Amino acid sequence: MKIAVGSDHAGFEYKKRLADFLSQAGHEVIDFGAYSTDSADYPDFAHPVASAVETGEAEFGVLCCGSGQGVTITANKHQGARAALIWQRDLAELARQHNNANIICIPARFIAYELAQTCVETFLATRFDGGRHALRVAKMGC
Ligand SMILES: O=C(CO)[C@H](O)[C@H](O)[C@H](O)COP(=O)(O)O
Repeated sequence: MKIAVGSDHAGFEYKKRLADFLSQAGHEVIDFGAYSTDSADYPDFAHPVASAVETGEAEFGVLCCGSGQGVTITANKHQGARAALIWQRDLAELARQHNNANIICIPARFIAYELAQTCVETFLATRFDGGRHALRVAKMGC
């Protein structure tokens, strides 16, 4: 799959490790930065990732920042983006099954890297359930 990734400085290390993990798993990773731990503004990276998902350049997005909040709020400004803030495996599963989320947002300062990787793996491996959830997602208007 084509996966767009991005982070600010606070999410940089997790984003880098996740990008390496996803590449090794055979995905095509498009890295929109940041490229260091120098202080940076999360919208500068969340907007390009959400745009890539919006246009179809990428099937899914992975965003990391300190709390996960800034990248989630920013990404959801884009039509076609359904960004979900995830800090547990079950939430990753539900975000796909019930909400057809297409961008996973990780709070890098609040969960261990191993859990972040499990959440991303689960998110990418889980399908949308459709059915009653399809009407609800349609009503979101995105
Ligand atoms: O989006 C955020 C907050 O809403 C993220 O947690 C940022 O990574 C955080 O604000 C960065 O904080 P810093 O003090 O500039 O490192």
